[in-house]
Amino acid sequence: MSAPSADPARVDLRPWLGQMRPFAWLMALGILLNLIALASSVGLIALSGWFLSAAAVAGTSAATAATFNFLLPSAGVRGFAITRTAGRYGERVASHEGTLKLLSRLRWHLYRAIEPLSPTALQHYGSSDLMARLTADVDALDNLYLRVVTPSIVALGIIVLCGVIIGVFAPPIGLFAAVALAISGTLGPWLAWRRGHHLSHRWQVLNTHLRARLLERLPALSELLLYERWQPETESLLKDQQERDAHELALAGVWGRSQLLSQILLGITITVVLAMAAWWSLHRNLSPTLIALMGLSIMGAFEAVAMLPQAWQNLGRIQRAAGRLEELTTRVPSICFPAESLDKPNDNGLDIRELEVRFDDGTTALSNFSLTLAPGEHFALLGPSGGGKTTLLNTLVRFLSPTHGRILLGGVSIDALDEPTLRASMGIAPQDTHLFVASYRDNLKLGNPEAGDDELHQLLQALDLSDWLSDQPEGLDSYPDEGGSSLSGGQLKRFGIARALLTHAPILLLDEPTEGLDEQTARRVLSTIRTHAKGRTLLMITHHVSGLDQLDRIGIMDEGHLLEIGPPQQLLEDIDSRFSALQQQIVL
Ligand SMILES: Nc1ncnc2c1ncn2[C@@H]1O[C@H](COP(=O)(O)OP(=O)(O)OP(=O)(O)O)[C@@H](O)[C@H]1O
Repeated sequence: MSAPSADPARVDLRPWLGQMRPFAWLMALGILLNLIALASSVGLIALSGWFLSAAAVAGTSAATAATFNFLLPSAGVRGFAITRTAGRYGERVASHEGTLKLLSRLRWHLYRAIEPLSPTALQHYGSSDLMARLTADVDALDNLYLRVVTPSIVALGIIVLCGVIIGVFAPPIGLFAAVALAISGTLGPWLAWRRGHHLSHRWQVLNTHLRARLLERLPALSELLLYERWQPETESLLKDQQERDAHELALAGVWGRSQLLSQILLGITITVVLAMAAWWSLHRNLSPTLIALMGLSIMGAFEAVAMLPQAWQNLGRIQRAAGRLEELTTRVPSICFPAESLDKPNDNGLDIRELEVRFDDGTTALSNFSLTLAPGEHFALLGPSGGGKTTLLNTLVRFLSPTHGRILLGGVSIDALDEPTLRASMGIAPQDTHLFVASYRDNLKLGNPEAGDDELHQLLQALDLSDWLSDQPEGLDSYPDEGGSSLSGGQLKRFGIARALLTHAPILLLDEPTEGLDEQTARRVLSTIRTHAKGRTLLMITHHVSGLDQLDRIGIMDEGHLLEIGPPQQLLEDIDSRFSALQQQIVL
């Protein structure tokens, strides 16, 4: 479920602007070059206007035509054309370089903030919501420089420049032109912002919701088809899409009207400036050839001013994205690791003392759970579904924090170990094995990059995976389908076990390693695990009873408690034990 997002009106964009600091020079260069390109544009159109008018006036008599200097203005026109093209090119290079650098910094900042949040804390968001934040929201923020900061500064610069160009010849007209341009560029967007920012906020909520729903449903396509739910789901998604599109249409209307208002104001500004210039030319000593220069300067400047509505429109989206990202980056990790281990474990024994784990919704998954595993002991934990076994593994690896009790590894509390030490201490095969988009070799070597091909082949053979491997077109260099969908459940499980066994971790935690395997394969896999776990402490969660007589001890848990513990033979000899009852059920 997605977390509530901050009100966009109250989002402080300054910290995000601060992310641009390392590339401030590049961004300033981009703005400067953009300013040069647009100033050249204004210069080009103004000078051309003046040149044509002046040439026409000069052509009215032979004397003026002979003395008129054609060369200097035409060189100026050519010069502006060159600086405009070069400025535009340089601006694109600098601003894109700056934008890409900013994008990578934003991603780095975000990953750094979410990395300490354990997978259980991130579950709160849901994968599709998290994906939307990491992609669409970061992209939106990335626009802050390119689509908001740059156009705003450049428009301001061009308005001032236009005022100065006109003001040099007639100061009051220059002042009027600058003020009128500023109003033309900002009044419409401001009104649209006031009317449209709630609409824009709602659009973003609907868009995110739609994306999340779509991303959630696509992987479940086969289930939806099999249960004939695809049609109703499609209709419901289409309804959501129509609602979002209706908001988009309304928004487009608001911004369209804002642009129309800006265009009308520009038309009025040009008309008034031309009228003022004509009056100035009649009553003061302003050359009539400058009238066209003034009108055309404003038209040239409007190229920059016309970017403002878009910039304001983007600002709303950016603020909302910033709010959603801020909510993620300011989340305090519930589990913190010390920068350095405060002590070193003496051995690979585990001592779990009076552990209690309670979830936010009040479910108590573990209660007063104590278990001591001697160094090198091989232990299996059995119990009905929902008994708390996986919660125990998640607490051991510190994905969850206990509400009470402690866990000692080799006599040292796991809270006192830094993250690399804790991770290197435990090799884990979780309930679901994830395969990355990488070769099978790289997937296997995740926990031990030093492992050689011979070792991989031997282990895969011992886990009954050599036939499967020989079917792969490029052996270990082959790539799995996304998430490992080209492997059967049992193959995927054994792949996860191989990955854990390849590590040199002194403790192995395996969650249901024989699930989905036939009796014979399960026994073989268990024997391989035992061989590779020699000297290591093994804690294995299982629902399979067969083969457990090879282990040192077993425990049975339910409702968060350890109900029974002992060596398998001893428990089997006790006909009243739960383990004997489980074994009986299998035999019968
Ligand atoms: N994130 C969570 N929020 C709330 N309750 C949870 C959460 N995860 C697990 N639980 C609850 O905690 C209890 C123990 O769950 P856990 O997954 O540890 O059981 P399990 O013994 O591993 O089950 P299984 O054998 O089916 O995997 C269950 O009642 C479960 O519903």
